[in-house]
Amino acid sequence: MDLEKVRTRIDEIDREIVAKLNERLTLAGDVAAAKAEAGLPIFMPEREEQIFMKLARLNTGPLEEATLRRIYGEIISVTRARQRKLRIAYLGPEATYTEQAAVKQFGQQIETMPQRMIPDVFTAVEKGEADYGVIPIENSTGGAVLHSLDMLAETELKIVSQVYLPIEHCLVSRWPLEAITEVHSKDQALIQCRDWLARHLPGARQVECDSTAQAVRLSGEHEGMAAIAGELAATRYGVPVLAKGIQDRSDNVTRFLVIGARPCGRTGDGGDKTSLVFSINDEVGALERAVKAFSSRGINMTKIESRPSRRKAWDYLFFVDVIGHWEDAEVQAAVADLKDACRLVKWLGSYPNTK
Ligand SMILES: O=C(O)C(=O)C[C@]1(C(=O)O)C=C[C@@H](O)C=C1
Repeated sequence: MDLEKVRTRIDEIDREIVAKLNERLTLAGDVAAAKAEAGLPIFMPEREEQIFMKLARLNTGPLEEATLRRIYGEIISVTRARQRKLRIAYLGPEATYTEQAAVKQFGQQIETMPQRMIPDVFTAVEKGEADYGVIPIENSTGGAVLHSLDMLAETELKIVSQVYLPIEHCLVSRWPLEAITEVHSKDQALIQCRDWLARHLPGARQVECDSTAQAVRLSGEHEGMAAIAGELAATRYGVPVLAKGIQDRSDNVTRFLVIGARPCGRTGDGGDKTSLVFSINDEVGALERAVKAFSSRGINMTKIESRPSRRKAWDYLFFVDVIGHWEDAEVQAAVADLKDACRLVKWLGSYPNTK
């Protein structure tokens, strides 16, 4: 094979790609003007998911779909930023998994705004200081992030997107493993490493804090402190990694939600998910009727989670995810039935059912 001949062909293709990327980016100006006239937001997750679905259909390989999605994620990030750089609040400080989820969703071309606690993320968006917020909502090993659920029940913001991130935890410390007396981290991270901690640090005190990166930042405060966090946080704050992959399950994944002031439109093609919360009347069969409102129409309920309402003792809220968009006729019909069995029904958002 003549190497120079192949490289000449690659150079031709690169010229075409660069020309097309600039042509695509130039259109961002027109899109921005058209959307401003129509009162539409810069970030439209439903349109982005439609693009990714089209690309997947066009893609005949060898490029893998996940790789194509990552490449186009950055192309779209630049296009959005050409309209205006979005301000993204997230559970900080820098180098948390939530920051990594924000970059996975929005690409690099964003203004990141680390917040100390989950409620601060909601507040930053509610006050208009941030365009969107990113929060952890559940983990495949540890279950729901309860603070996020409670905030979703209270806020007027809507869920507009979801992001899944594989989570690999590390034990980080300035002291050797045998000197560790305290392990600090977010409650969820401690739960996800419960068996490892029981085996390797059975005598160490476990201390919950606001985030994994915060735990790393504090881990030098006194002798014997360690933190559980991602390797990125250890690097960012210059703390040595003592052990990697300490999460109890290798398939450990956290789901994050993007919240914003404006609901997301339909992706279509069955590509939407809807989250809602309801409280049931105190009568026999109320919960069964609530679930049947969906199952009787063949609507797939992918999650149900009960949580104290924090309004009255032993009064529960039920958080539900279903496949479909809130504006779908079938979902609307199910919600109408739901309202017969429930005192409260609140739409939390509809968004692309990305994997
Ligand atoms: O089509 C739009 O609404 C655009 O702003 C363009 C674009 C893109 O790069 O394709 C960018 C941001 C949106 O979230 C959706 C798509």
